[in-house]
Amino acid sequence: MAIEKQQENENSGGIQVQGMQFSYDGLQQQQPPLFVDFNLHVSPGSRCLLVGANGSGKTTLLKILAGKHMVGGRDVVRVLNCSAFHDTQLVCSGDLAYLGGSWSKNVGCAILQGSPCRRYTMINAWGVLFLGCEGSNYVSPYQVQRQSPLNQLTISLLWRELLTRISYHYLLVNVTFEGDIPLQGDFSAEHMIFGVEGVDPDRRDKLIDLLDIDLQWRMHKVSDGQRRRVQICLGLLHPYKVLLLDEVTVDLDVVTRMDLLEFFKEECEQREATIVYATHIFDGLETWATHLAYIQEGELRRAEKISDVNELKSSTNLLSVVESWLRVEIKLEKKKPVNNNTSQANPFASSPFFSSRHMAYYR
Ligand SMILES: Nc1ncnc2c1ncn2[C@@H]1O[C@H](COP(=O)(O)OP(=O)(O)OP(=O)(O)O)[C@@H](O)[C@H]1O
Repeated sequence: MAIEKQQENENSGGIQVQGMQFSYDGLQQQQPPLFVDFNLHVSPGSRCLLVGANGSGKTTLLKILAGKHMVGGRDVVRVLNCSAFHDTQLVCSGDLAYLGGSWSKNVGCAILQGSPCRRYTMINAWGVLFLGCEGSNYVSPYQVQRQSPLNQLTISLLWRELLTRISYHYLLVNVTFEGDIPLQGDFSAEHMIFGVEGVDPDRRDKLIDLLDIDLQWRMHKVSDGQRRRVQICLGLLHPYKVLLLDEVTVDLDVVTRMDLLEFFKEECEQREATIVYATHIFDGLETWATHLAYIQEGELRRAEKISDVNELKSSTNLLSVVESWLRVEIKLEKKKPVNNNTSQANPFASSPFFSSRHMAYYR
């Protein structure tokens, strides 16, 4: 997985990130940016594991790839030769799918009719919307308190009965930046799964079988793992081309997890789907992943084919390899000076993990 020039990547159709800068506090820049001149290329058909310590930026990167944050211009974050943020049809069409830890229902992209900033409007308030037909790029707001320039809506359904009639026409929804309203209530798995429109019935049956979902499950009475299975099923109903997974297998039992990983492998091999999977659980992943990307404090430290990872040639245990990388990080972290004393020697200079971010402490 080499980092290549934009021009060379233009036709690859996977994921290309070129010179990305991102800070959670936006233009205020009171904190150092999480990503500075970040580059990544994931080829179509890859199964790329994203590893790194807590807080290293995995979730943020996946959300950026999923078009949830605007970063720079159209050329900075490209997914399937489109801009992840600007080209809303990526998500609306189901080509780009994101499955994360939070229990929110990402119903679709909404574009406010009549807004001067049509393509990038997001409602940051409880609001009642009329959604247009899927793909019609039409939403007319009713009772909106505040608007903010983001393009993709994470829409959590406000009333549980609405879950039983998921339709892109006339839904009452709660819109938030990161809707974390749990998808749990006295409704069945069947209503949720069969409420999603435009789904291939064979694919739906296959997923229900694969995830061993009992359609009669009442969502307020299921276990975390059972609820997670329904969430995964909903997220996979449309045949994505790029799938971003943020540790979604954490609640699954071993059999379901391994079957799901096998399903993902088939999807990559048969349809050339691309998967980026952030995880701290490495069981069975040595032979599953094709590529590995290791992030440390927002910097891409390693990005290579799994078969090229030197440490894995002497040990087949991915867990111990990643553990050793993170232990080096922790050692370096402990050696960090607490103030900007420039007279101190720089302990990072000879380290293979030396970074400009560490250097900042010595300026
Ligand atoms: N909404 C937010 N506002 C401000 N800072 C945030 C926000 N979300 C995350 N961060 C910060 O960004 C950094 C990266 O967080 P992120 O969640 O991407 O890490 P991660 O690698 O996914 O961690 P983990 O393995 O714990 O899930 C962290 O320092 C975190 O504190």
